[in-house]
Amino acid sequence: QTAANTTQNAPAPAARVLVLGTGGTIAGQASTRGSGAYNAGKVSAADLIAAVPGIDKIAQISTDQVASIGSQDMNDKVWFDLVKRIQLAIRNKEADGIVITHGTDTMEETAFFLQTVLDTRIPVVLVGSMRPSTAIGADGPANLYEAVKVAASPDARGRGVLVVLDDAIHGARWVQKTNTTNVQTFESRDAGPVGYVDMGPVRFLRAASPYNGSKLKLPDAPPLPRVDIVYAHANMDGLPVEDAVKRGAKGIVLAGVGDGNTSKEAIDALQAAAKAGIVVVRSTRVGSGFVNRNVEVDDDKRGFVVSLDLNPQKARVLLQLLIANGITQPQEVQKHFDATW
Ligand SMILES: NC(=O)CC[C@H](N)C(=O)O
Repeated sequence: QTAANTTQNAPAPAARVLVLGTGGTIAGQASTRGSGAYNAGKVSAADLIAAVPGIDKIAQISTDQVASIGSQDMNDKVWFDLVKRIQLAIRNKEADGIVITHGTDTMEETAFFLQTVLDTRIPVVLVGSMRPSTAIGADGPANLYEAVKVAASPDARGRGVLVVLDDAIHGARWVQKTNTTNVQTFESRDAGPVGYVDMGPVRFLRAASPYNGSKLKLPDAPPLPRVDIVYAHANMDGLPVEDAVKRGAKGIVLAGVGDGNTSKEAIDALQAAAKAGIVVVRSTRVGSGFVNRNVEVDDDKRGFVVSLDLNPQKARVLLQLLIANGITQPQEVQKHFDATW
C-alpha cells in the first residue's frame, strides 16, 4: 500500500469540530502599507483550516463564517449571531466541539459573554494569534491545531468556554490579554491556566467545575443595555461619571485605582448615579487581585456593587446581561457577581 492509500483508508477521526470564523489577526494578511502592517479578518476560517497540515487527522472539521472583523470592532450583533449559530449546532447535534477564531483584542470579553449565556457541556474554544497568517513565524496554524485538539477532547467537556493560545488553555472567567504584541500574551493571573496542550495529550490541571446550568438569558435582539466604563486616575473629578449618566448609561463600571478606589468627587458622583437607579460596579485598573466590599469605600451605604476579580471589561459584560434580565438591585447584582467565582 502506498502512503496515500493508507491515509485514504484510515478511519475518519471520531470527533466533529465546527470552526466558526469571526476574523482577527489569525485571519490577517500583510498590507501594502509596508513593513509590519496588516489587515485583520481577511482570510476565511475554511482557508485557515486548509493551511494547517494534519488538522483533519484530529477531528472531522466543518466551518462557517460568522463575521470577518478585527476584534476591536466586536459588537453585540456578532455576539448574538455567534450564540444563535452555536445554539443551532447544539440543537442539530452538529458537532462535539466548537472552535471560534477571533481577534485577541477583545477575545476575553467574547469568551466571558459566551460563558455567561451558553448552556452546554460541549467544549467551546476561542483561538487567535498575535502574528498575521502571512508573517514569518505565524503562530495561528499551531494555535488553531491546538484549539481543535482541545475542542475534540472528551476531557474538555463541561469546562465552560476556553481560550487556547501558545500551548495554554485558559478559562473565560480569568483569562486576559497582558501584552500588546508578544505571542505569550494571555494570562489568567490570579488562577493560572486550566490546562496545557502541546505535542502530548490535552492536560487539565484541575477537575472540571460542577456544571452550573443557570445561565443568563439573551434578549431577543441586540443591543445590550448601555454600560460605560469610567477609568480612574490621579486628579480625578466627577465629570466622567456625570457624562456617563447624561449619555444614558444604565450601568457604570469603575476601572478604579488600587482596590477599586477613586477620588472623593468621583465617588460622590457615583453615589448620585446609584441613587438615580444606575447600577454602579467597582472594579480595578490594576489587572489582578480582588475588589472587596466595604474596605475603603462604604459600599453598603453608597449602594455600590464590587466586581471581585472580574476586570472592568468583563464586569461590564456581566452587568449588561444582568440589566437585560431586569436584575438591577445592588444586592441582587452583587449576588450574581459573587456567583461567578
Ligand atoms: N493579535 C490580534 O488578534 C489583535 C489584532 C486585532 N486588533 C484583533 O483583535 O482582531
